[in-house]
Amino acid sequence: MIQSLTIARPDDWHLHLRDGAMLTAVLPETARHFARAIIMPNLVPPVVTGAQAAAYRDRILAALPAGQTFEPLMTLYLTEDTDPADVAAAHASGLIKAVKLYPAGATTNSASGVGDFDKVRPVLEKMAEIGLPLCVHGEVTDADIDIFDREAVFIDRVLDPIRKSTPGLRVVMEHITTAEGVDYVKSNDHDLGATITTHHLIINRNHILVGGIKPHYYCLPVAKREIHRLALRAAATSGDARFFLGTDSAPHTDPNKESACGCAGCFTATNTMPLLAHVFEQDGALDKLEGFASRNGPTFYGLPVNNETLTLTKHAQPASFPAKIDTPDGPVTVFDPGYPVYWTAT
Ligand SMILES: NC(=O)N[C@@H](CC(=O)O)C(=O)O
Ligand SMILES: [Zn+2]
Ligand SMILES: [Zn+2]
Repeated sequence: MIQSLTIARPDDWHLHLRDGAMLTAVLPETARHFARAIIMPNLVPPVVTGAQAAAYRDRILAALPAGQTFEPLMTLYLTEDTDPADVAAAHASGLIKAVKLYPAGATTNSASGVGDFDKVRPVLEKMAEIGLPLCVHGEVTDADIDIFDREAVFIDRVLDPIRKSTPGLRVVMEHITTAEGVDYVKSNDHDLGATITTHHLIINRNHILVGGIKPHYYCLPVAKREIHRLALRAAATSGDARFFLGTDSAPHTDPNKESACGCAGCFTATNTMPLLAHVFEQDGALDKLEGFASRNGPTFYGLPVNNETLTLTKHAQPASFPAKIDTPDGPVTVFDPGYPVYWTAT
């Protein structure tokens, strides 16, 4: 039995750091284990221009505690008014590594997202030309589409048409939650990858709803049936380089989660790597963890794999993780898988 595993230092290809006091509180949780992360731009107001991304990057680096190293990989929030030239300049300077598409109204802070996809066609064509990836929150927002079907419908109605009409556009399907998402990625050899979160490998929709509603398991896209969780597990642990880790760690304070209208998002930055060691060990795939967390993402983004390492150690006794991270805005509950985890990461 493996008791210790050293892997190239992982990166998080989908992370919410927020801003201000929350940024300062949550950044060390990620920087402790991860070398780099793709930083989501859904601030209020959103990070739309290159200048805004540069300023946000400076705030992130200023919030980094002495002694920690971390490289934020910036993104721009795609709006119907986004200027292709600004996107191209931000990419050429090395500032941004992707552009993020939120369908308007799909998730937290997505009001400035895209409603009319024809309006962003010039940006998408420019991105295809310069090889800049589009990260996609893949859910339709139509009121008549059941929330559990919104990812699968998005693939058919929006994503596949966009990809067919924009040859060469490189796309990351963010936080996939369905077997349809897994199958769509597998059916495409070029220009398509997907991130998978830690929590979607652990919970299905029963965990949210059975025995009382669990607001800290509510995120978007919402966790689906068990067959979908199993499809995600199979994809993540398969070694297929098109699938890589994007935690979607998304802090909201407890009052905002434990509410009559609770916010979507699970905060997993603190214990993601120990949880993944547990998951991959359960599936007899510890040898695939480095690919999923540390190698496949850099390969997709054309970046080097980190030289530093992270060591995962299995203990005889369950590891203890903080239940909450204290922030000046209020406590943020750390994702609890609901079972003991024997792994730690250093
Ligand atoms: N995943 C979530 O449930 N929430 C994210 C937004 C997102 O990634 O869709 C957030 O910003 O809180
Ligand atoms: Zn999202
Ligand atoms: Zn997210």
